Amino acid sequence: MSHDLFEAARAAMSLAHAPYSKFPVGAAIRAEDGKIYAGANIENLSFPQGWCAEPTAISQMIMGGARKIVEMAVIAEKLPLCPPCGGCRQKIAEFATAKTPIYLCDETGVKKTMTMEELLPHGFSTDVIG
Ligand SMILES: O=c1ccn([C@H]2C[C@H](O)[C@@H](CO)O2)c(=O)[nH]1
Ligand SMILES: [Zn+2]
Repeated sequence: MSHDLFEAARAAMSLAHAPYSKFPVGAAIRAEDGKIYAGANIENLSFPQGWCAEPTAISQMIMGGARKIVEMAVIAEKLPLCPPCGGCRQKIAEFATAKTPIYLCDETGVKKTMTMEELLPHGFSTDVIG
C-alpha cells in the first residue's frame, strides 16, 4: 500500500467527530480514477444517528464521480486494528470486488491486509441471489 493512502486515512482520523465514543476512525479509498477519498466517523448526540468512517469515505468517492474501490485503508488509534464493522463491510462490497484489499492499520502503518471475500464471505450479492 502506498504511503499516501495511509497518510490520508490518518489525516481523516484526526478530523473525526467522536466526542461520545472517543474512538476516532479514519478510512481512505484509492478509486479507479487514481484519486484518494478519505473520511472519518461522525457521531451524533442522538447516538444511533452517527456513522462510521468508511461510509464517509465512500460518500466522498461517489460525489467525486468515482465508483470503484481499488484499495482501502482503515485506522483507529485505540485498537491494535480496526476491522470494518458488519454494516461497513456490506457498504464497501457495493463498490469493491472479492479481491479488493482492505488494509488494517495502526499508527505505524499496515498491520494486516484482508480481501473483501475474507471480510465478508457469503455476503448478500447478486451472485448469491442469482
Ligand atoms: O468499522 C468501523 C467501526 C466503528 N467505527 C466508529 C463508529 C463509532 O463512531 C466508533 C465507536 O464504535 O467507531 C467506524 O468508524 N468504523
Ligand atoms: Zn462501520
